Amino acid sequence: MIRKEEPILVLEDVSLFSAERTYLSKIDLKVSSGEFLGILGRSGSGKSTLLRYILDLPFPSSWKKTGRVLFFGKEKKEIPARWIQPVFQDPVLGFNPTWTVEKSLREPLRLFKEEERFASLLEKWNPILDLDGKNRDRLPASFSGGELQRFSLLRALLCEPKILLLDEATSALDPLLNEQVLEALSDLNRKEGTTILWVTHNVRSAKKFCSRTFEILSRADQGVK
Ligand SMILES: Nc1ncnc2c1ncn2[C@@H]1O[C@H](COP(=O)(O)OP(=O)(O)OP(=O)(O)O)[C@@H](O)[C@H]1O
Repeated sequence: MIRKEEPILVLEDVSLFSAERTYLSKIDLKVSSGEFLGILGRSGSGKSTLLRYILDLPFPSSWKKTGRVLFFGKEKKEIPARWIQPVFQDPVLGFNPTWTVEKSLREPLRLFKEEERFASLLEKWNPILDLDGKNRDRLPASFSGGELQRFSLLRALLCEPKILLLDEATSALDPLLNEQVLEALSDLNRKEGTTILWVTHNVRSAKKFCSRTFEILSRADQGVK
């Protein structure tokens, strides 16, 4: 049973290291449901690595992991996949190159047996993320990085996740669209309580949109502001 009063995400003493170096060192973090948490830190400090650790994605086999990650007090594999939606910086990797963009966007809903909701869910997000009807039958390679980033966000949002994990997921958008998307995500966070973890370099935007920031200061030290 999922206990709603549990923090949505807890990291306990998370470390990741190889024989040569440490990538994450003793990270403790508790995220309550409904937070918009900015994850900050200098380039190479381990922000994307932390997100990959949280998502239980593979690392080189010689690396060692210690600590644990809990969603609602449980391991990730015990939580419905659609509740936890990542969006990565490089959207090309997330699209099957032989599928039209529409097929890729429909696929999660097909797996959840909710494909009939595609149009209504799309209507909610399309004014901002703009999957033009004429574009739907095109393959990913025919879109720009910014367009694919929008479609990656759109696909994650169509899943109605409880927690969105964004790794520089708006970085390829022009400044105006970037701001509009963040406003929309902020709205989603405030009105629907969707928890957001946002890896970003943009300290100014993090201060504007996030309810809290977590900074990876160095591999040996980290802190919450
Ligand atoms: N699979 C891997 N093999 C070797 N080194 C890796 C691997 N993944 C990450 N690293 C190293 O771990 C360090 C942290 O990388 P990470 O991408 O997490 O940093 P970041 O804070 O997200 O940086 P940026 O802000 O520049 O995107 C870097 O030095 C990177 O080279």
